[in-house]
Amino acid sequence: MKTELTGIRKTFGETDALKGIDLEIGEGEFVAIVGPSGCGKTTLLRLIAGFETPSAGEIRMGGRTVAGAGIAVPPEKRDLGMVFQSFALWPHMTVSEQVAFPLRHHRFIDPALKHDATGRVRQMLSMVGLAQYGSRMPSELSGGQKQRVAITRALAPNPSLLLMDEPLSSLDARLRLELRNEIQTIHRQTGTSIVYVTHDQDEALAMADRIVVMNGGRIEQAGPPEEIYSRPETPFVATFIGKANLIPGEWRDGRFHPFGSPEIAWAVPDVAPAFRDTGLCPLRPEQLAFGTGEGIRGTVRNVLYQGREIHYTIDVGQQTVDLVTGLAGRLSAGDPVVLQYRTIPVGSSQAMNEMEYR
Ligand SMILES: Nc1ncnc2c1ncn2[C@@H]1O[C@H](COP(=O)(O)OP(=O)(O)OP(=O)(O)O)[C@@H](O)[C@H]1O
Repeated sequence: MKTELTGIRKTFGETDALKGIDLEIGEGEFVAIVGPSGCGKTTLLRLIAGFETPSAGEIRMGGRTVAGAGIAVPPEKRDLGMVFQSFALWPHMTVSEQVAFPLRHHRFIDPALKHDATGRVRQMLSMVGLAQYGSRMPSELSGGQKQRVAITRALAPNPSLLLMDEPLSSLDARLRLELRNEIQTIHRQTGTSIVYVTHDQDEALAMADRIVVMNGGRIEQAGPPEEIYSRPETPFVATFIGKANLIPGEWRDGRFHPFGSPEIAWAVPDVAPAFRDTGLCPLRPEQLAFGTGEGIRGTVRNVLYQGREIHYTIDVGQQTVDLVTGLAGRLSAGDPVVLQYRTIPVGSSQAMNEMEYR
């Protein structure tokens, strides 16, 4: 089912929470919505769900208008499932009863699923590795298991669209990684469209087909993870998704002169106009390397050993620059260095393999 949002605005009193959102979520697509606190992510999700009505604009699902133009279809008639940050399980029901509940009580369920609710519950629980837990109460489950039940419950009625609002943020780091994999597997198996709100950019990069970066009630950039990472369109996107150095300098004849130095000219391809027009060059930490000869002179401020790589912070005049290298030729705080631009595709495996002291 395709979901289309056109010209969506939402005002709460004096607050313009959403200032004109145009977004299409394709059938089976996994869209991650990211952005800083207060940018409107949850409001957008609640509008798609039907808990709020837009102040202007229209939402269409499967070609049918569900919000706007005087229409407000309630959440239970929108063919969608929802999973929130808090597990929101009913304390008095067993795991099986939680998953069976929407199958038995929602009005718009495929009759085949309703007819064999017990079989559907069993199938869904085994998909998330909880086949043996059907008779447990929520209080007898770990956080990860509770969230698996919440996801299973949302998916049991086979909704066309699954809305997830920070579903993993209350879990510890290891469980988050595990459930990330599981959500991706479920997405592949069910083909349900997913809109996934997170403030965790790694989660968005790892899981989504498309990332929508929001800022101040607007979409700042939307695209596949690789595009958002390797070709950010604005300084906000460059620094919000992954680390980026915004190096000041001058663009002349398609080349960048960092810190205005005429003798250093970097041929950095594919930099968006928002940077060129303001004399900036966005460079990921892996796009810089230590070298000899011409380059930016700086001093190592901080060294962070990370197992497979080393993260350096370098003082360059009043600015600090982040750089990541392989393990060879480890430097120490206070060492003088020369920084050079590395002409490798951003974020590529080649970039990671070739990170060596030059
Ligand atoms: N019911 C409401 N009444 C008044 N203002 C609201 C309401 N809901 C949201 N807002 C305001 O709308 C803006 C967007 O809020 P929203 O919760 O959508 O942001 P968010 O991006 O989800 O933030 P977070 O990451 O902190 O959850 C904020 O300024 C918020 O204070």
